Amino acid sequence: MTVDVRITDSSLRDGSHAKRHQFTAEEVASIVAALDAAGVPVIEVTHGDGLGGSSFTYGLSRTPEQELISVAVRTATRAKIAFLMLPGVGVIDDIRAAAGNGASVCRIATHCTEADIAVQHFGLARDLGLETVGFLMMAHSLPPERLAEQARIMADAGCQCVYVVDSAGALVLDQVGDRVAALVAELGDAAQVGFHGHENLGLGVANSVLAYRAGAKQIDGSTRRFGAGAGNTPVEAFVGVCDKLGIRTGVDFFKIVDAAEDVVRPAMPDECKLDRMALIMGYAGVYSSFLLHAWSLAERYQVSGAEILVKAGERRLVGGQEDQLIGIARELALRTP
Ligand SMILES: CC[C@H](O)CC(=O)C(=O)O
Ligand SMILES: [Mn+2]
Repeated sequence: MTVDVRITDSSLRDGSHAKRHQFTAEEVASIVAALDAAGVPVIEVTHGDGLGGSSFTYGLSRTPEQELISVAVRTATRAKIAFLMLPGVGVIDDIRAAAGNGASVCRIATHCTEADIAVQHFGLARDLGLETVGFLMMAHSLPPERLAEQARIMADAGCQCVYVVDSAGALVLDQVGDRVAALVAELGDAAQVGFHGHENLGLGVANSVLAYRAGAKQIDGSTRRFGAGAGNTPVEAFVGVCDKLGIRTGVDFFKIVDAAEDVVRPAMPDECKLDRMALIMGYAGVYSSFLLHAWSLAERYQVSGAEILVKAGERRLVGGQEDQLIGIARELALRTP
């Protein structure tokens, strides 16, 4: 079927943050089956922090992610299974293992100023016959033209679609459109452009529509917003909005609405909420996956989780610097009489 925009569902990867990486094989099988039946074309399955993310720092997985990838590949009848990896968290052999287990879309994520650390990973992925996607994370922290330079590095390395990744849910409307347009102008036919949104300021769907209008060909979301922070662009709402705007996604609205309610929600520990902590993350530009780390530290050190996040925003922490949240919590505790 011809589509105008290709949706990737990230519930089983970004949602892993919200579930503290506790997915079971049964949950993955039932969610993949429901999304696949609804016509979702790409489903991402990995530890929240990507291949190799299962660790004391990021959170230990309940089930090895390569096992979850295998289950997803065996379950899907039409959907492609994607995986994410952050160079340095995972290693190159993890990509080989995921490819060996049948995943077909390799997504490599770097902080938005560090695209060059992904060069060998795109090369290997293309050699293995995988489709390649690049993630420029924390995209709010670079202006459009500088983000486009980083996208060019990824495309030259063999990346077929570079994503503007709004990791903090901090981008607002035209700020998404401007960044996507800059990448489209820079990359031309060399690579597509995608957008990955978070709901921390409540703009996931609107931002995704503006990304599409600026030329994005791939959009991420998570069914029932099952993702870090306030979650991702809700796939079911985005599909409904696209139907009304005449944008073809190939996803059946009624089937994805049922999947959200009957299959995905039961696997979620809680709704992904647009509450104080999530709003502060969007406002202060904090990495969405810091949310549960900040919660735990606030409890352990008896300090305000909101203050931890504000300080993380001031220090412009990037993904991978989760341990610096501990330092912030300790400083706040020392200051508390
Ligand atoms: C740790 C990887 C991160 O969760 C990727 C992502 O989804 C984002 O930056 O939003
Ligand atoms: Mn995300």
